[in-house]
Amino acid sequence: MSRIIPIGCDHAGFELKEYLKEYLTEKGYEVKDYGTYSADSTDYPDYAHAVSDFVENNEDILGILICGSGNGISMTANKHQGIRCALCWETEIAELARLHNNANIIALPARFISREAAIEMVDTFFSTEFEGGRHANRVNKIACS
Ligand SMILES: O=C(CO)[C@H](O)[C@H](O)[C@H](O)COP(=O)(O)O
Repeated sequence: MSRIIPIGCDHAGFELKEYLKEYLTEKGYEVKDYGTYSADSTDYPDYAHAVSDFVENNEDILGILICGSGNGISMTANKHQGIRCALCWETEIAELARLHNNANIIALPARFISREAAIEMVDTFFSTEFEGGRHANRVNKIACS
């Protein structure tokens, strides 16, 4: 798994993004911060597209997106052909997103989760491999031609 982590958020996710960035940098990851860079109101698609472009164009990269509910940012990311973005609110969901869905971006709902829960989900997401097997064919069927 890559040590590079692209991360992006809107204003609602700014504080959590800064917290996760510090945590992941301390753990030795190279965090690529695609913004936003303040708590001023802004539009989540701008950051979702930027992170999704990077994940789509680089092999073995997993990314993080954060907004208030996690919905807007994951809806946008999932418009990208090569993205499987999973909205996660508890650790087991984050684990299953990797094991069963081979998700390559985790979307976090900053207004509904604690910092501790976010850390646990991110740790789990980045340390869990896709299980393959029966799930591989299903994941291949997600993409529209
Ligand atoms: O996209 C969202 C909802 O689907 C995010 O939660 C946004 O962060 C939220 O809509 C921002 O709301 P605000 O009232 O402009 O702060």
